[in-house]
Amino acid sequence: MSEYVLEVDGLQKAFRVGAGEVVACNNVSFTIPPGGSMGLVGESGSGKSTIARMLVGLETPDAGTIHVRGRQLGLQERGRAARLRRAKEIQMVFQDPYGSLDRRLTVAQCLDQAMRLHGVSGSARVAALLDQVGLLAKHGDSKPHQLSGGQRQRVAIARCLAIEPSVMVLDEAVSALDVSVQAQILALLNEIRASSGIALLFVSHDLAVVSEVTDDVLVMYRGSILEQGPTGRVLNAPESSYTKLLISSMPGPGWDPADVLERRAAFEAKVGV
Ligand SMILES: Nc1ncnc2c1ncn2[C@@H]1O[C@H](COP(=O)(O)OP(=O)(O)OP(=O)(O)O)[C@@H](O)[C@H]1O
Repeated sequence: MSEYVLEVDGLQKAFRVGAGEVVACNNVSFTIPPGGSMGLVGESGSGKSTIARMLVGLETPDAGTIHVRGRQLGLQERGRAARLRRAKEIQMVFQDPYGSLDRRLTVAQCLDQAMRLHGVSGSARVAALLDQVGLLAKHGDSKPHQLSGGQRQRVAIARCLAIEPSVMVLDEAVSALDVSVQAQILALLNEIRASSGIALLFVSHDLAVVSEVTDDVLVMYRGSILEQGPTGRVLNAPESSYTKLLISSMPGPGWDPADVLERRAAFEAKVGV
């Protein structure tokens, strides 16, 4: 049995664009242990979402393997059964839970449906799931539009937990929330991974958020990993000049967009882009 919940090896994906191609993911490998959390950072277009989408089967890799708890996923398999098998192992939370929740269903119906679809028994678990994500029993009767953004994101997390996956992929899952709600959701995610052993892959452009919820981080640039290591080390003492640029580009006191653009242009001139 593998010591890792998730093992990604040599993942590769290019998209045809006109007559050329964009390499969105170039030989990406990483592992996450039980209860571990990996951050995936990098500027827009660096390939973060492509990796997340390949993990949940929304994109098919050109090459590479993904193992969950030692079992290899069939990356080329298509069809409903294959989709369900993969969803049982890896669940994804999106930035906009409103778009991913069925507006016609109450929260309780949504959780119940997820469990039935994946053959997880017990509609009695609905109350426990609501409690686990910090929602009240009465929220079970609400429809998505009757909830706040933070509450909807809790529902999306509860729906993942209902399926009892091994891995949760969170793609900019707290980016649309205000900072106090962000903090609550991040605390919830840390609680979940500690208590359940679920592995998290946390995709975000926000380095402060990543430092709250991950043990390790991958820094992506144009589809490749430029730096990886413990989050504290990478963010406090980055080795790659791109990571340094990314950190110094984060908005804060004295932030100057013109300066950011200038330093980015200097970086690209140096690496010959
Ligand atoms: N379906 C597609 N067809 C063509 N090109 C694509 C497709 N999906 C992604 N790309 C390209 O692949 C590269 C990586 O995109 P991706 O969305 O993975 O980046 P990202 O780091 O998640 O960006 P963002 O933070 O803006 O979401 C980009 O150059 C993008 O234009």
